[in-house]
Amino acid sequence: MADEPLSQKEIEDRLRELPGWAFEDDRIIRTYRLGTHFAASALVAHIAAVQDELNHHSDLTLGYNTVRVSVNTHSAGDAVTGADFALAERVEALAPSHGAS
Ligand SMILES: C[C@H](O)[C@H](O)[C@H]1CNC2=NC(N)=NC(=O)C2=N1
Repeated sequence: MADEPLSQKEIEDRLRELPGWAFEDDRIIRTYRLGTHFAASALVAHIAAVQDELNHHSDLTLGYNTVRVSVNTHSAGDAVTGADFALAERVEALAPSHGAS
């Protein structure tokens, strides 16, 4: 089920399908770069809407023209689960529409 911690091998295998994402400190993370600060803030708002829809929430860090997404699953003891990858896949799908790279 989605909220079971994934093994290290499962995490590595799934990260191969998500270029730009990495495993760090028991989380999966990616930093996106955008054209402007406002574009970065719009990406944050869009991700926040998806997170409420999924009821799964990353830590989002807004920089000048960057957005850092960092997520694990609190209810699984702060381990990485399928829910984290489901969120990462949704973020990957919407990021290009904001000009994020
Ligand atoms: C009550 C609610 O379902 C929980 O607090 C959800 C909300 N968002 C969450 N987000 C994350 N990243 N991990 C969780 O365990 C989690 N739990």
